[in-house]
Amino acid sequence: MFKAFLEPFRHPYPKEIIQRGGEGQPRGKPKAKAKDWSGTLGRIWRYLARRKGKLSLVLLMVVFSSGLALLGPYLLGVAVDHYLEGSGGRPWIIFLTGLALVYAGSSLTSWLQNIWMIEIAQETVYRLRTDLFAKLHRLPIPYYGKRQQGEIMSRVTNDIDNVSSTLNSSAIQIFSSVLTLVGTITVMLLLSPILTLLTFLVVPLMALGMRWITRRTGPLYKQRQRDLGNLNGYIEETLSGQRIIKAFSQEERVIRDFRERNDSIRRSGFWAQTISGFIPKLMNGLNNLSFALVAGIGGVLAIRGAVTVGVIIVFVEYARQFTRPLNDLANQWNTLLSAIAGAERVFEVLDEEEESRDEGQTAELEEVKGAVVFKNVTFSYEKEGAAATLKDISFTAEPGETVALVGPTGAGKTTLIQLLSRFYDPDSGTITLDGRDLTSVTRDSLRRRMAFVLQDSFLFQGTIRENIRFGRLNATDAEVEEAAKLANAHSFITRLADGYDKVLGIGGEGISQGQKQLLAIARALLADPSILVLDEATSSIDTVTEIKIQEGLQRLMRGRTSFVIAHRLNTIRQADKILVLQGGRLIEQGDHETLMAEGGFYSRLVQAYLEDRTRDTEEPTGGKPSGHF
Ligand SMILES: Nc1ncnc2c1ncn2[C@@H]1O[C@H](COP(=O)(O)OP(=O)(O)OP(=O)(O)O)[C@@H](O)[C@H]1O
Repeated sequence: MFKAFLEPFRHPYPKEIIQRGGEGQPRGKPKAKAKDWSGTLGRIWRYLARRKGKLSLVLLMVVFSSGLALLGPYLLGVAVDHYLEGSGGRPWIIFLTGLALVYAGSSLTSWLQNIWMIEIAQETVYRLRTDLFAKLHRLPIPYYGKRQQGEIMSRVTNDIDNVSSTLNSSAIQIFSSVLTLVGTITVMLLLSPILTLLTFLVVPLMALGMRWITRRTGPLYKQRQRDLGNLNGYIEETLSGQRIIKAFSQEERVIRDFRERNDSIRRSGFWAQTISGFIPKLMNGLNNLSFALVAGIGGVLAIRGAVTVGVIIVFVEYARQFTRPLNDLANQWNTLLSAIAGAERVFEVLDEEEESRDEGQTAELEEVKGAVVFKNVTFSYEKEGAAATLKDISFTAEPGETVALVGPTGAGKTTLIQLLSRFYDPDSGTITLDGRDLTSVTRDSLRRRMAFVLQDSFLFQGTIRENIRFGRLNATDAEVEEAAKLANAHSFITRLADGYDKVLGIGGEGISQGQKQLLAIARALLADPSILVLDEATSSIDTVTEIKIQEGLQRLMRGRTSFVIAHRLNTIRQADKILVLQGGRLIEQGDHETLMAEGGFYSRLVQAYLEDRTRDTEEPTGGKPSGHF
């Protein structure tokens, strides 16, 4: 029994969180700067203030309902005195009707303030969510490299929800509590300063208790939000990497890791809720104390004729009314803390530096021939201390040429493409397109002239037609089908039960890898780009589909400057220019024949590849996957 009682407390009290103020950084590191609460509240206010008119109405209703709540007990006291004195002038029905009207008015005004506030809150959260989503799409690629998607998701969902529920109820309750409190104190002072003083005796105790509690719960709530974000990140990552987890039989380890993270939330949640659970108990206890003081000492004063019985009744009611808003304030305080923590995390994202908005680079790329020139381009991902990822790269690609990028893993092939698409800008050197520096044209117009067919072509949840049309949103159905025909995708699509209207699942679930590639080619054909980026598939696809993909790609590449991260010797051999990268340097460039004749790194790579293939033919199970460079 005793053990069962202690069971919930076996989660150790997270002292370290309280000590470091919930910042979540390891001990020993300097404390992060104090979070700007007033700034955050100010920003929430700026969102709310867009509905100033409605908000004023709400505030008016709050004033009315708080005033009426004050009037009720006062009328009661007047009625008691009136009848005790036996003057009996006015019939009781007048008092009763008056009281009924006051309470009905109080209910009506608080109902109105509620529904209007919900409307304002929902609109505010709608704006906040829209701003956050739009912002997420304006952030540069490196932002996503450093964070888990689930953690970002948590900000759009959990944190915004927190702000939403607080705005819906707590915000107005806090305002109403403050108003009721000020009104009650004023009327109390006017009626009897002595009894007011008695009622006030409990306030310092309340303040001390509240301080003790919120000092502990504030950091815990913050930590909980952060833990929740981490947990969401972990869930997202492990669900999207399910195949790999299963393939490596890592289910148990993943579940164990999850349990640890989940436990951290349980711990902070348990202690935050348990400690804040003391608030109503504390308030109730102190409320009863003040009630007893007013009734006891007030009774003595009434016997001595210092106050009337009516005043004591008013005070007993007011003593309750006076602690109720304090109680509400205390209860709402925790919700408010949690909402501010949520809002801070949302504003953190909104304050992130965006992919620079092409200031002063208003030039739009219109017609593009496709001459690409890299001149002494150097770039590194990590700006401090690390060696450059690309070093002094110079080459020229004429319009319509096919350029194959070749080199060992980590050589910098993908990075070169990232610079060409301006996901990153070079640290030094220049990249020009048709003679114009890429940094002098807008990213949008550049990317509109480019299309990508990647190994793992990303398809959206939606119909096949919508997925192809993503290449050019105003394309007609006929144009979509024409592109599918050119990409060799039409025949497989028409064999599907719903044809072009087949709905694909998340990430294009429902069709094969090869078919996804064909759709990606159709999408790129529809976009009609001047510059094409292909990341050749390394995985083996059946020969028939493979031939179809190659044909589709040939049609797509015709007349466009194409950069191919190539894995097949055939593709490389046909390229107009081969760029051989090693350790971030462009060590050789030229066509296949020239490079073979030079007898350098490339020729050794081809040699090794051919030997590998011969061995593979002799021992079909060993070595590299055949057919790949
Ligand atoms: N976002 C990043 N932040 C920091 N370093 C990165 C990032 N992306 C890549 N790198 C590093 O830059 C180097 C070049 O990577 P890159 O992806 O360009 O190579 P690659 O030639 O395309 O390799 P692979 O053939 O394996 O795709 C590698 O050392 C890699 O670790």
